[in-house]
Amino acid sequence: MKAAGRQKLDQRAFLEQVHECRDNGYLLSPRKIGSGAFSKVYLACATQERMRHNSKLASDLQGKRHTMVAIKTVSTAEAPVEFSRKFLPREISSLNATYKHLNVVQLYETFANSRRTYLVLELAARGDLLEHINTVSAHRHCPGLEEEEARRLLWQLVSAVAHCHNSGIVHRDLKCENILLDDRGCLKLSDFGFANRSGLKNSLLSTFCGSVAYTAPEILMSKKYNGEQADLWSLGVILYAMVTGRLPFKECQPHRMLYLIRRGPTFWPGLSPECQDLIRGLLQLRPRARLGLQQVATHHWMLPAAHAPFCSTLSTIPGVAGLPGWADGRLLSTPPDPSTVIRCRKTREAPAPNVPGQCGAQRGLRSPKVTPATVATPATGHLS
Ligand SMILES: Nc1ncnc2c1ncn2[C@@H]1O[C@H](COP(=O)(O)OP(=O)(O)OP(=O)(O)O)[C@@H](O)[C@H]1O
Repeated sequence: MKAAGRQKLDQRAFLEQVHECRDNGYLLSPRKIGSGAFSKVYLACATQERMRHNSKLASDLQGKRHTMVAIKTVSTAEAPVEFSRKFLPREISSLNATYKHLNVVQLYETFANSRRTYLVLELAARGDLLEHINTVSAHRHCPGLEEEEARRLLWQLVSAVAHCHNSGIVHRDLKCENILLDDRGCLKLSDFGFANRSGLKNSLLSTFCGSVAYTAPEILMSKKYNGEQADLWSLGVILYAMVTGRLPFKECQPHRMLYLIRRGPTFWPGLSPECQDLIRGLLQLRPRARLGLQQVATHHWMLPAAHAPFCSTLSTIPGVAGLPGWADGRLLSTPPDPSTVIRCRKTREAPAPNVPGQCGAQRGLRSPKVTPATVATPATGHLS
């Protein structure tokens, strides 16, 4: 189709979405803040009328002192049937199951018609963790975040993942691109498109989900896997990416990834031995040998985070509630320190740091999503 024709169709589709959102109490702005395989995410405002009728929305936005939300519009008419019937309902039910945690993006409500499904989400306005790592790296002229900041972010991520696991949900696509930051620098776990119920403890899954760079070796080997242990592997990759600005194992082909994984991660001088120890504890080839969330939260590299000025709860992890800095099962919260949390506004065009071997956005820290279809043939599909 000619570009002009496509543009006209897009404009018409957008206007339809504006009307559909308005009919449901939201003012859709033309500002697109993200897109996925079958979705577009727009900035929007909730009307006062809508807030009066939706208690989730009202209670949360009152605390935030704004009325902005992110609306994810999924074109169910264009998406494959399997996506609309299986993955989208799973994403919605996982978001409902994990409501409500400070570090998990909240789903306020959904509405749908025969062509589209709309997800009204908590807005995380500062982009994703990958952009943040690249921006800070460029700013520091040194790849990766300061360990102190990485520790604070990991603390929140562990809190989010613990909440998901305790709610019976495994994420299965943990990666820097799916970790968003809000306007206070607070971490929000998002994109539950591959999430699933973990079901019975120790029950095994078999679907290959996520991105090769973050995928646990047992999944790359097509073995049945424990979803919680697979999420722990991804946490190790994310921590490595935060503190080094690189991916620990970077290969597109699963069998070559496995070769690198068996050799283990390499570390550059300057990273504390405690941090290296934690990463190694998570990046264990044998799933059962990996540190559990409680062990991560109480690891000696993590302990200063219990005193860190940040808003997070880890109360659901046994043994953590007794840590210093806790009261009534909550980590004492004070506003984030703006000088250290996110120094730079989201800049999509931020240059990758100019360091040899560095994997910035342009150099490959961003990882393509891989599914069974894409493992065999690099392709476009997102379904597993
Ligand atoms: N709540 C939110 N606040 C701000 N931006 C968001 C929010 N949710 C999603 N986005 C942006 O939109 C992009 C796409 O959203 P999301 O990852 O949920 O869609 P997806 O269809 O699952 O994408 P993919 O196909 O990449 O998995 C995200 O990468 C992010 O940049």
